[in-house]
Amino acid sequence: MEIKSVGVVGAGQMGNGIAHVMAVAGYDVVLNDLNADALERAMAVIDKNLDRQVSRNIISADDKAASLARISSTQELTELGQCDLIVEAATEREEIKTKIFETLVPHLKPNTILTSNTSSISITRLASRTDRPEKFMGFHFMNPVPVMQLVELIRGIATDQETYQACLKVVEDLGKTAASAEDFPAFIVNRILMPMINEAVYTLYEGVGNVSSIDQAMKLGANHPMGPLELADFIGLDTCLAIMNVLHDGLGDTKYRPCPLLSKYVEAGWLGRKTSRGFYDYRGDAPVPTR
Ligand SMILES: CC(=O)CC(=O)SCCNC(=O)CCNC(=O)[C@H](O)C(C)(C)COP(=O)(O)OP(=O)(O)OC[C@H]1O[C@@H](n2cnc3c(N)ncnc32)[C@H](O)[C@@H]1OP(=O)(O)O
Ligand SMILES: NC(=O)C1=CN([C@@H]2O[C@H](COP(=O)(O)OP(=O)(O)OC[C@H]3O[C@@H](n4cnc5c(N)ncnc54)[C@H](OP(=O)(O)O)[C@@H]3O)[C@@H](O)[C@H]2O)C=CC1
Repeated sequence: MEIKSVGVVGAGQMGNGIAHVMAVAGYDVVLNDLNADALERAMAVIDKNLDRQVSRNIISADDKAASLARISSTQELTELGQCDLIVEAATEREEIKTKIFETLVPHLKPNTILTSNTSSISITRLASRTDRPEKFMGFHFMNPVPVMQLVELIRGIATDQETYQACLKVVEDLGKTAASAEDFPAFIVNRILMPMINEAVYTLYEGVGNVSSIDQAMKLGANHPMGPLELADFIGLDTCLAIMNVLHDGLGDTKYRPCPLLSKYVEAGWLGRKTSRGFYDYRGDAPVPTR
C-alpha cells in the first residue's frame, strides 16, 4: 500500500513538527485542530522552523515553498477522510484520542492506516475502539520533531506486518530511524526518561537542590543537552504528569508515583514553555527559575 497523504490531528508542538517533516519528505499533509488560532500558530511555527533549515542549508528556499504548499489546515476532522495515513497528535488524554478515532473512522478509506503519537497510552486499547485494529500502530516522534532522529514504532496486539512495514517505510522516507517497542505503558523512551524527570522534581521537592543546581548538575555532570527540569518544561508538564499517571496506573508500582510538586505546577496551569511558565518563568528576556 502506497502512502502519499498524511492527516495530522492536533496542531500543538508535536503536530506542527510532524506536519513539517512529512511535507519536507514530499507527503501531502492535512493538519487538523479544534481551533483556528492553534492552526494559525502551527503554520507560523512551521514557517519559522523551515526558515531555520534554509539558513543552515539543510533545505533550499524552493524546498521550503514546496513544503508549505503541501500543507493544508482544517478545523473539520472529516476532511482527513481521504488521507492514506493518520497521525493523531492531540492532547495526551485517552478520552480525547478515543473520541477523535471514533469520529474519524466512518469517513476513512478502508486501507487507511491509523496511528497515534501518544507518549504512553495503550496502543492495543486505542486500536480496539476503531474498526481496524490490525491497521493501527503507535508512531511516536520525539520533540523537537525536525531535529530528533528517533521514531518509536509500537505494534498493538492485533497490528499486522503490512501496517508495520508501511510505517517503517515512512520513517525511512523521513530520514529518521525507527526503534521497535512492545505495547506496555510509556514504551521505551518514556519508561526510562520520565521516571528520571519525576525524580528530578522529587529532588527539587525535597530541597536537595534548586532548579538551577539540578539542571546544571545533569547538564555538566551527565552531559545531557538540557537539564531534566528544563526538558520537562520543553515537553510540557501536563504531558509529563499524564505519562507518570499511565506508568503508575499501568504498572502498579509506587516507584512511578508522580511527584506532588509536579501535580501542583499542573494545577496552577504552569505547564512549561507552552504557557510561558513552569519550572522556569519565560516571560522575560531570559528564563528565570521559579524555585
Ligand atoms: C515526551 C515524549 O513523548 C518523548 C520526547 O520527545 S522526550 C524529549 C526528547 N528530546 C530531547 O531530549 C531534547 C533534548 N534537547 C536537545 O537535544 C537540544 O537541546 C535541542 C536539539 C532541542 C536544541 O539544541 P541546542 O544545541 O541547544 O540548540 P541549537 O544549536 O539552536 O539547535 C540545534 C539544532 O536544532 C534545531 N532546533 C532547535 N530547536 C528547534 C525546534 N524547536 N524546532 C526545530 N528545530 C530546532 C536547530 O535549528 C539546530 O539545527 P542544526 O543542528 O541542523 O543546525
Ligand atoms: N511534548 C512532547 O515532548 C511530546 C509529546 N508527545 C505526544 O504528542 C501528543 C501531543 O503533544 P503536544 O503536541 O506536546 O501537546 P500540545 O498541548 O502542544 O498540543 C495538543 C494540541 O491538540 C489539540 N487538541 C485537543 N483536543 C483535540 C481534538 N479533539 N481534535 C484536534 N485537536 C485537539 C490541542 O488544542 P487545545 O490547546 O485547544 O486543547 C492542542 O493544540 C500527546 O499525545 C503527547 O503525549 C509525543 C512525543 C513528545
